Formats: sequence, C-alpha cells, structure tokens
Amino acid sequence: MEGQLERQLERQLEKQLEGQVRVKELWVKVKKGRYGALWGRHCDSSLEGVDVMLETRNITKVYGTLVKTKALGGIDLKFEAGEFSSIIGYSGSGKTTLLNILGALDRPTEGSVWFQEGEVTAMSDRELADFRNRNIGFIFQFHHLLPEFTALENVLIPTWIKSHSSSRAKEGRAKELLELVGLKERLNNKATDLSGGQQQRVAIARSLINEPAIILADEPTGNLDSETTEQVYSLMREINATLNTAFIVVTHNDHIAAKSDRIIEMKDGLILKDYLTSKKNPEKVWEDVAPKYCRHCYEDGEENQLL
Ligand SMILES: Nc1ncnc2c1ncn2[C@@H]1O[C@H](COP(=O)(O)OP(=O)(O)OP(=O)(O)O)[C@@H](O)[C@H]1O
Repeated sequence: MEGQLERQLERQLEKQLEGQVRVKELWVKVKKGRYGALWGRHCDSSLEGVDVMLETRNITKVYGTLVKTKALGGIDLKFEAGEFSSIIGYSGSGKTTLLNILGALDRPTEGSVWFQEGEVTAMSDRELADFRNRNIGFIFQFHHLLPEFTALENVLIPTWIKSHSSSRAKEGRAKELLELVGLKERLNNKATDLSGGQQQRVAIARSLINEPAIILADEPTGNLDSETTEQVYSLMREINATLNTAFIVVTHNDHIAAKSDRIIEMKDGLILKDYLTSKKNPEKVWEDVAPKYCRHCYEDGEENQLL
C-alpha cells in the first residue's frame, strides 16, 4: 500500500512538473494515512542524492543549575550543503540557543552535532575553535567590527587566528570579497565611517574570508531599515547562489524568512514546523508542498498547518 501510494505520488509529481495536476491533495491523503516512511527519502542521510552537511541528533539544552531553564527539548535537524534556511519563532523559543550549538559556540546538554562525517560534540575546546575557524562563518545583529580598523583589516581578522595562505593571497581574497559585497571603493575606510548597512556588508565579507561551508547569522538585519534589510538579504542570497555557501539565518522578519529555501519554526524549544519553500528548482516541487522533516508536526497530525 505504502509503495503503491509512493509510486502514485511520483507519477502525479511527474505530471505536475508538466503543469498538469496538483500533488497537494494526494499528499494530504498520504499524510492522513500517516505513511511517514515516505520521508525516509529526505530524512535519511544515507540515501542517495541528499548531501547532509550539518546534523543535530536529539539535542537538548538546559541552562542553569539551581534554577533550570530548558531551552531546547530534543532537536533533530539535517542541513544540506548549499541550503538557505531561516529559523523563526517567538522570543525565547530557542533560536539563538540552537544557532550557537549548530555553530559550536556552545555545547548541548544532551545529544550530538555532526558536521559531514565527524561528531562536533566529541571535540575538545581547542579542536572546536579550529573547526569553527575552518568551516563556519558568523554574522551577528551587531556586527562586532573593530571601529578603528579599516574595512579591509576587519575582513582579514579571522585570518589572523589561523590561515594557511600567504598574507598577499589573503589580502587579495579580502579585496575580492569587499568587491563582492559592493564596497570596492571603501576598502580603506574605517568601520566607523561606514553606514549600518555597509558595516553589515563588511561583516558578511569577513564571515566569508575563510571560505566556510556554512554561515550562521543571528538577526543579521535586526537593526537595519527595511530597504537595507532587503539589500543585505539579497546579498546573502547572491553569495549562496554564487559560492554555494549554506546559510542558516535566525530572523524575526517573516517577509525575509519567506524568501528562504527552507523555514524552520520553533516554539518552546521544539521544532513546530519545518518546510521547504524553494521555487528555484522545479525538481523540488515535491518538497514545496510537503514538510521536509518534522517529527513533531507529523506526530500532531495537523496536516493543514503544513500545506
Ligand atoms: N545564558 C542563559 N542562561 C539562562 N537561560 C538562558 C540563557 N540563554 C537563554 N536562556 C533561556 O533559554 C530560552 C531560549 O532562549 P534563546 O535566546 O535561545 O531564545 P530566542 O528564540 O533566540 O529568543 P529571542 O528571539 O528573544 O532572541 C529562553 O527561555 C531564555 O530565557
């Protein structure tokens, strides 16, 4: 029965790609029937065609010793290479906690984090620092630029910690990145002489200098006006498309989140919804109308909220 439905769904999907039918109704049937195993094709990293880069396995986070706050209640997530995701949810729902753990800035209380084939949570603090520097770029709401340094020097800061390239190569790369973010003419301006949007562009260039596979951004447009927010967001999407750098962006801005490939909504330390929105690849139509993977959504049987 399950295999039959899957084949039926695939046939419908083929037709939909030709613009003939909608697969949504069929998905409702599948979901009502609770044929969750279908999701194996998207959830199981061992399956062909799914390039899982970063993964959390049942992570929890409890803050405090005397007074305990459970910030994460058991999160299973998989992020593919080159994916552009947004994490949304009310204040206190656990977004920053999750992002910090994904970026190895903090450790979970329980559970594990995996990057490609390696277990990040098994690394020592020293290994973690090296891991972060090599693989992950960070962008924060308050960009933390050094005010007395020029745009170029700020971009070069991560390379001072550890880099295998020559200083000439690093500087060349930093200049290219500043050009990429539209600041070719501002290389030698001090951070304080740049506008908020320009400073965030420098922070984006800085996050790219070590060529990370993934960039984690916590409210990157939180203190920018709406026009600059659009520009910064478009820039991140452009980088994602050009360099295939994956992004995970925490945002309160639903309008911005809607432009991501994937939206993860958190509530009370759990994943409430997790779905793909991408329209850029027609082959992803299957995923457009269905949740990517969400144990919690699936279990509560509220199919309408997902479609
Ligand atoms: N260092 C900490 N010590 C104790 N509790 C903390 C700490 N950091 C976060 N929390 C608590 O953990 C929960 C999740 O916080 P978190 O900052 O991850 O939420 P958030 O969704 O990012 O919120 P916001 O949108 O307001 O930034 C909240 O109840 C918060 O009060």
